[in-house]
Amino acid sequence: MRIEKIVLREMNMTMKAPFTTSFGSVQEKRFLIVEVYDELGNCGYGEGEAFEAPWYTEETTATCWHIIESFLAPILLNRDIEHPREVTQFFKPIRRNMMAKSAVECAVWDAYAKRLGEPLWKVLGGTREKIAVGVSIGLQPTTSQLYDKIDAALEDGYGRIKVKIKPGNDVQLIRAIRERYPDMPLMADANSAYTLDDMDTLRQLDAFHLMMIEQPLGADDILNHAKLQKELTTPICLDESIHSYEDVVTAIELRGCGVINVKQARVGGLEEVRRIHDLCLHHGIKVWCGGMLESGIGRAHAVALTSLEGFTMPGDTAGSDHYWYEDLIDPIVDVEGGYVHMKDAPGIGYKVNRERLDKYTERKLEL
Ligand SMILES: O=C(O)CCC(=O)C1=CC=C[C@@H](O)[C@@H]1C(=O)O
Ligand SMILES: [Mg+2]
Repeated sequence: MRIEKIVLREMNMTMKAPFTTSFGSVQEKRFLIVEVYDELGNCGYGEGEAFEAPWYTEETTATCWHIIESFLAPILLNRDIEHPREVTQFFKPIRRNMMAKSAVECAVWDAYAKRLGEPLWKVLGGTREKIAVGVSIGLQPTTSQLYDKIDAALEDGYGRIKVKIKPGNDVQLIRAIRERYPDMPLMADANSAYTLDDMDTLRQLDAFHLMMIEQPLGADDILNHAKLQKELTTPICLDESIHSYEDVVTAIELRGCGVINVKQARVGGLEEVRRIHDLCLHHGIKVWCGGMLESGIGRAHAVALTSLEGFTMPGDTAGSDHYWYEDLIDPIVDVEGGYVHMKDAPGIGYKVNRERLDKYTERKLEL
């Protein structure tokens, strides 16, 4: 397969409601879509999932555009590729910039699967056709608004609820949720808002049989997560700390977590997720698929990944209508009774609606 053209688009879409975490709020989502064309005219799509500001990882929409235009596209253009797994190796000389790499790598996988006439999930080695899905609920202005969101999610069939916590909005909040929903599969995500000085607070969270506590401490701090994990019975789940297979090796060696939230965008693409998935399976570490409030294109890649045998926990791959009035794909990623079903169509399995793609494109570059 020869990559003959790459198109880069900057998109701007507004979410139905703001999504608030310990580090900020997003409603207008500015992100990238990458189109990769092979010599037969197959087009693969990938999503640049970084946010506009560097508060989740160091990357932004603007840095991703720069890295793709100036460094990644030139590596791939007019290059013969046997298999998409090679892309990770081609990109090795470029340090980090995982979200930029992932956008392009995902597009190559989609084009490759379309070329084979196979659904991406099968090309990735997935086996499960029906996947349980959870939902992530941002911080709400009041607890009763949070209850409304939880009720709506449970009514839609979501099988696991993730809520956001931050200092001052933690133990009491989780206690209140637990009293109202005693048996609901529940987890809390702190997005790095705590330090070991908050040990007392974090210890108190152990009382609420949470499935896990996600990323309580600093993004660059696997060592202190290991110290914390020793003090807690609730498994720690790492999100922002994991950028690569090597980070997972470190976390496992240090016993820094019991669970990994993996996102293709954060680790540089689908091949790296697959390696991490295999490693976790080998070591008995649970792994599940997170989300980046992405459009249907990025979501479709995440959904394909969750068909791999180790993704047994519900991920953050909520349906398109949870966030968007309209999506870039047809049909939308649809969650029925808490499950998403794999599609049989080639590639990501969803058709990109070109009219809507153009409607939300604010900048376009053909390389
Ligand atoms: O995409 C989804 O549905 C889940 C979104 C979600 O929880 C997150 C997306 C991006 C950054 C964070 O705020 C958060 C996370 O930490 O997982
Ligand atoms: Mg998280």
